[in-house]
Amino acid sequence: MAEQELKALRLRIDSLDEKILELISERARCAQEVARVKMGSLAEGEVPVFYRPEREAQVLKRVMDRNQGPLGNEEMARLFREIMSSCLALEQPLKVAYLGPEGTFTQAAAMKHFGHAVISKPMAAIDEVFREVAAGAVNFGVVPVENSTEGAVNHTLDSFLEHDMVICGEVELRIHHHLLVGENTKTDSISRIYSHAQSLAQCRKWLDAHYPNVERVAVSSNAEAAKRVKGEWNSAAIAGDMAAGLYGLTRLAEKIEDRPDNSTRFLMIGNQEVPPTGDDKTSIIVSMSNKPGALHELLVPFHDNGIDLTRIETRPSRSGKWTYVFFIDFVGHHRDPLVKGVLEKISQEAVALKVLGSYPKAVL
Ligand SMILES: C=C(O[C@@H]1C=C(C(=O)O)C=C[C@H]1O)C(=O)O
Repeated sequence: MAEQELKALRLRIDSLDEKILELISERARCAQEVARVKMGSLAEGEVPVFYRPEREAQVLKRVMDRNQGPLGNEEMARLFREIMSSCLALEQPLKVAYLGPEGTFTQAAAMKHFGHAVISKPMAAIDEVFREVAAGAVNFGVVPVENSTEGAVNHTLDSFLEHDMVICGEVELRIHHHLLVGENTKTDSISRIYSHAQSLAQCRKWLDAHYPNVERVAVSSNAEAAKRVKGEWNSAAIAGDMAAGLYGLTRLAEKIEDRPDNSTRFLMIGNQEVPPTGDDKTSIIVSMSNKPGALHELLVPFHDNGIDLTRIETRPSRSGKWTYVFFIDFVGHHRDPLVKGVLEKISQEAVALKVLGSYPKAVL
């Protein structure tokens, strides 16, 4: 009886899959048509822009709004994320540089934001990601900017002072760390634990409780740590799912981060300004002169106009001109009249003001 029922259900699934296949193909043909129209409407010397982050954010939001289950909104959006990624690759495959090596959380963030149909290029350092984008070797770069446990990623903030870059998107990733070993390691004789300094810090309490006397060695990335222990005896790495899978390591302990909500925010950097979607954020760098009340003066226009600040970070200046440098994120787009007014007000008081970009709030 159950056999009969299963057979009937599988026939139904086969027929639905055929319809889905046809619909996805029709969608892909539409994207090809979009590319043709974009190419046909170019002014002389104009470079076509195939990737439209504001449109993609709207597509994903629409899917989430209309979804009625049983799949969750995030799950459904993830599927559409991949469909769009493949459709865009038909127009033009995006080239994306990220903080590598392969298997880093930054690579996972790049895939979460752009989908898997991109040509991705691992870079050895954050600054190299910036340089690769500036040189035009890739369309976009992906870099970590802040972690909910450990705070700002200063290398990224400092790179914004040195390069003219446009932020065109953000993505947040829940960061789960695992304790990983290779096949040669005896679990009771671990003498060294490798990971990135940020990850060691994010798991400090767990390490103090479980491996108080084992040496902790900071390396350039979690993926690098995973790569090392693959061949080494009696050492372990702290890294995430991607690195564990990539290097075929065994999980001795899962989700060992001290805070269960441990998350990292990543930025997409490029050269392309993103039009408003109605649900955007803006990032700016401001330097104020070194006088009492400077920070207060900077914040008052936001307060007076009811603009929601989501983050403020201070960095030491790199030159005499940048006495104090504040990195500020707030809700809104720099083309919104209210935001425009606030920016004009601030620039009257500031030594320098640079809009790093306005971009859709993370959808996924
Ligand atoms: C189809 C377009 O091009 C790209 C592909 C999209 C898609 O598959 O939905 C959306 C935006 C662009 O990144 C478009 O601009 O509408």
